[in-house]
Order: sequence, then structure tokens, then C-alpha cells
Amino acid sequence: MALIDIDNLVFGYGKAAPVLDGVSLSIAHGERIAILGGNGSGKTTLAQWIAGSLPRPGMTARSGTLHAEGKPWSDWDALKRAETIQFVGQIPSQQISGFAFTVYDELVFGPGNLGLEEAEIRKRADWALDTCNLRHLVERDPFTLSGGEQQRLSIAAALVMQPKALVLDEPTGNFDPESREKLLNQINQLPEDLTVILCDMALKPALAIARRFLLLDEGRIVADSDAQAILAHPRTLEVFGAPAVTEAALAIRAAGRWPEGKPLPLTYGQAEALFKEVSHAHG
Ligand SMILES: Nc1ncnc2c1ncn2[C@@H]1O[C@H](COP(=O)(O)OP(=O)(O)OP(=O)(O)O)[C@@H](O)[C@H]1O
Repeated sequence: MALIDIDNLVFGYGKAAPVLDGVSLSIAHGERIAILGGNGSGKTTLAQWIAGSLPRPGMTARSGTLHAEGKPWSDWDALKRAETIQFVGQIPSQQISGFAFTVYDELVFGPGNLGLEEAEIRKRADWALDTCNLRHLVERDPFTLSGGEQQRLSIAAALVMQPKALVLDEPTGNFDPESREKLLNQINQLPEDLTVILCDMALKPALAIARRFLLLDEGRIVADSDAQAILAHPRTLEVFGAPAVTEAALAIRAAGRWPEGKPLPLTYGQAEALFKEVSHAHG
């Protein structure tokens, strides 16, 4: 059974034009997916629907359905949902519970609500401290951390819930290149059966993590494909620009994932040619 099944979802805030316009999507357990797109294309909104944080009270979809493991999110109890999907948003300070005086307390807060044994809670917190490189900050007040440190804490606080899926909305937005590299490596070392859904405005973090790429444009999924096809998509070129596409293609090649014998899109023209070839191959 799919983790998430979205069928023809149409959603807008208030009376405004739809932000998600006929989105259909199925996500299997264990997938590593990136949701890409420009500003305002609907990435965060879609990610929040996937994670069950939308619709908020008073909001409804204009049409369509969303099921998590075969059941509408509205039928799920909050704790069960928290054990299934965790959402980490873009603004780190907003992710902090406000109930904890130290980083350690922040990490044990969620599992404590699940009613787990003390030893299990400590084991999870210990693992998350190492995984997210927070050990040296364990006694600090979460609100005194830097933006990047708070972001790592938010991810750690999501991981201690041991969810089946982690939804990350631009997780490395606050990071210097070294910290970004480290976090992406750490995400790649998470258990393989953990589903990871990443929204990003940058191609490189997405390529480092995902194997499946969705491209959103004005609330519609205009591509749902692999790295090579997504890099060659004309909308990718328009949104991210040829230099970012080329840099991303080189990164895939360095990781040994660029298909043998396929030219790298080193210029806009080459990227367009590759796009034509990919569209032809896909009929
Ligand atoms: N709470 C809200 N109320 C009204 N409009 C909203 C709300 N949240 C988002 N929107 C609008 O919905 C559209 C999609 O926003 P969303 O944040 O989903 O896009 P995004 O692709 O994540 O953008 P960005 O890359 O800039 O974060 C935008 O036009 C935005 O202004």
C-alpha cells in the first residue's frame, strides 16, 4: 500500500486562485523524492498536505482526495500521524516546541508524549544528537542556537519520533557549504526504509538525496522523473538557470550516476538538445 496517495487535489488559500491545481501523486514507502520549483510554485503547500499539516481548521480542498496508508489524514489520530510523518519547515525558530530549556529536553519531549520507556527515549535522543551533530550543544537553550543549529535540532526532533517519512522544506537554506554537505551526507545515511521528501529551490541538495524529482509550476506537476530528465526539462532551465543545471549534472556525474555515454548539459543549447532526446525517448 502506498504511503501517500493524492488524487486530483485542487487547493487554494481563501478565495484566491488555486495553489495546487489538479495534483495527483503516489508515494511509496522508502522513496527519496524532491519537490522542485520556483518561488510560489506550491512546494511548501504540497509538502504540508503530504505531511497532514494542511488543511488547517476552516480550510478544505476544492476537490480531490489525499490518503495516507489508505486512510484520509483526517481519520488519523495526532500521535499516530506524528509517528508516520514528520514535517520540518523553513523557519527553524518556529519548529522549537517552547517547552524545553535545553537541546536534550527538546529531543526527549516528542518521544515522551508517545509514552515510551525512559531507556528507549534516551537511546533515540543519543542517536539523534550524533546523527545531527548536536552533541556539543546538548545543554544549550534551543532559542539561543544559530539558525543552522536550530535547523539541525528541528531535524533531530523529527527523527527521534522514528517516523516512516520525513518531509524537509528547504532544510539547508541556513547552512554554509560545509554544514550543507555534512547534513546531506547524514540524511543519506538515514535508514533506507525512511521515506524522505525534500522541497528545494536549489538543485544540488535535491540531487544529493532524491532519486525521483517532481517539478511544480503554478501548482501543477509538470514533470515527475529521474535526475537526467528533470535537468533537461525546459522549465528546470528557466527556473534554476543553465549554470545551476550544469553544476548539478556535474555533481551527478561525480557521484557516478550520470548515464554512460550521455552528454552532460554544459550549455543551455546542450541541455535543450538533451531535453528533446529525453522527450523523444519517453514518447
Ligand atoms: N497561508 C497562506 N495564505 C495565503 N496564501 C498563501 C499562504 N501560504 C502560501 N500562500 C501562497 O500560495 C502560493 C504558493 O506558496 P508556497 O509557499 O506553497 O510556494 P513555494 O513553492 O514553497 O514557494 P517558496 O519557494 O517561495 O517558498 C504563493 O503564491 C503564496 O503566496
